[in-house]
Amino acid sequence: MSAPRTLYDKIFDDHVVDRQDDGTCLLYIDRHLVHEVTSPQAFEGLRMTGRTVRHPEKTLAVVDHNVPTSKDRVNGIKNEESRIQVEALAKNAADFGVEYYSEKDRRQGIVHIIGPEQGFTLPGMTIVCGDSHTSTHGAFGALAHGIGTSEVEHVLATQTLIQRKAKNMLVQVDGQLPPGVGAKDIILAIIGEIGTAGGTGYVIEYAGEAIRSLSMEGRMTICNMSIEGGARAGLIAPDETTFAYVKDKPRAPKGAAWDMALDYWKTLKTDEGAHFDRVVRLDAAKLPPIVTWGSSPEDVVSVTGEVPDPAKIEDENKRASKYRALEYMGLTPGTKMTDVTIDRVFIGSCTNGRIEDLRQVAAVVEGKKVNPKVNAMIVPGSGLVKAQAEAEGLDRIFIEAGFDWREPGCSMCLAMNDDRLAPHERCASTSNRNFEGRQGFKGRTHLVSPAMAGAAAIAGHFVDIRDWS
Ligand SMILES: CC(C)[C@H](C(=O)O)[C@@H](O)C(=O)O
Ligand code: SF4
Repeated sequence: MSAPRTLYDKIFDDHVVDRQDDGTCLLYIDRHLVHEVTSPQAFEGLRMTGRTVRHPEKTLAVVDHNVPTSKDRVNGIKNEESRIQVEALAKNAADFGVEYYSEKDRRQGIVHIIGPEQGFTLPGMTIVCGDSHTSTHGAFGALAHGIGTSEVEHVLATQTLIQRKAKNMLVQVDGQLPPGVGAKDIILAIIGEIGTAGGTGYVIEYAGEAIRSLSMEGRMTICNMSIEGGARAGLIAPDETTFAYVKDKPRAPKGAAWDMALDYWKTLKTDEGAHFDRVVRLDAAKLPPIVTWGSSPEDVVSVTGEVPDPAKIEDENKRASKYRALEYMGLTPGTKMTDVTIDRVFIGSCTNGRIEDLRQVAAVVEGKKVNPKVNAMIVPGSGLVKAQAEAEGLDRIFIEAGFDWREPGCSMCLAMNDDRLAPHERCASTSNRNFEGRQGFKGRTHLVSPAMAGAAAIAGHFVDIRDWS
C-alpha cells in the first residue's frame, strides 16, 4: 500500500514529467488561459525565436482587464493604451492559432469566469494563467495557479512548467452558515485568521460541511481569494455539485469520455490519514457578515464591529502599517462599521461576478432604490452571466433600483480601464483586493459579499444584512 496522499499530492504526482534530485519538477499543464496584460511579451518571445504554441487547443485567450464596460465599446476602444493591448492579443491569438474571445464575443468575460463556463476548467487538471487569481479554478479540484510572463512563454512553447512541490494546508470549515452569511465571509474570515502571508508556501485544501454545502459559484469565491491568504493555489475536492456544474458545458467530455472522466474524478480526494503540514479550523455557524476596514484583505471586522484601534497591536511595524491603513482609509478607531458611509458600490469581479452573486444582490435590492448619494455599478463577469441575468429579469431589478448595468470585464476591480474611484471616494466592493490605489488613486475599498454590497448601495452605509428586510 502506498502512503495516503492529499488531493494536491495526487494531482501533482499525476502531472510530473520529470523530477530532479533537488525536488525541481517539470509539470505537464492541461489548460492555459491567456489575457491581454501578461501575454504580449510571451508571444513576442515565441516570435523572436521562431517557435509556435505547442498545444493551441489547450490554450484559450480572452480580453478582460482593459476592456471598457460601456455599451459603446463595440464601436472601438477609445483609450489608446487599452486598445493597443487588446489589439495585440487579437493579433497574437490569430497568428498562433489560439482560440480568442474578443470584446464582441458573447462568451467574453473575466478569464476566471469563462474557463469554468466553457468546461475548459475540469477536475484533476493543471491549469495556469498569467494571473494570480487563477486559484479560482481550484474550486473544481484542479491544481490551478498564477504564473509570470516568462512562464507564460514557457507554457505556450512547451505545455509544461517548472515547479517545486508546495506544502499541504487543510482549512476545515465545519457547521452550517447562518442566513445572510456566505462564501465571501468565509474566505475573508480565513484570511483574517491566517493573515495575508499565512498560506505562503502552501496549497490549501478547503474541506468541511460548510464548504461541501456551497454551490460551485461559492466555491470559486473561496478558492479565488486563496492568493490573498498567501497560498498560490486552493483546492476543493470535486463531488456531485462539481459534476452537475461541469456536465454539458461546451468543452466538457461527452458520452463515453464523460463516463471515463467521471470515474477518474471520483478518485480525486484526500486519502484517509494523509498528512497536512498545517490545519486551520473554523466554525461556520459563528461567522458574521464581514467588512474590511483597511488596505489589506486581512483587515477584517464583523459588520457589527468597530474600526479597530492599532494602539493594541504589539508588533511595532505592524502597528505602524495599520495606522497608515487607517489614515489612508480616512477612518477613526472606534467608529461603528454600520456608521461608515459610502460613495460607490462595485459589484462584479472574478470573486463575485457570477450569476449566483447577482441573484443574491437582486434579492436584496428588489423594489428598493439606490441611495441618491451613491453611484453603484453592477458588472457581470461574462457575456454569458449577463445573458443569464437578463433572461431572469435581474437587469430590470437593478436598473429600476438605480444601478448602472454594464458590459462584462474586470472593470473597477482594478483601475486598468475607465472604471475607477476618484481620490477619497469610498467603495463597497465585491472584489478581492483593497490595496492602496487598487480601484483608483487614493480610492478607499471595503471588501464585502454581494448581498452586503447591495444593501450598502441602498442604505448609503454598511448594514448588517441579517437585519435586512
Ligand atoms: C493584471 C494581472 C496580472 C493581475 C493579477 O495577476 O492578479 C490582476 O488580475 C489583479 O487582480 O491584480
Ligand atoms: S476581476 Fe480583478 S482580480 Fe479578477 S482577474 Fe480581473 S483584475 Fe484580477
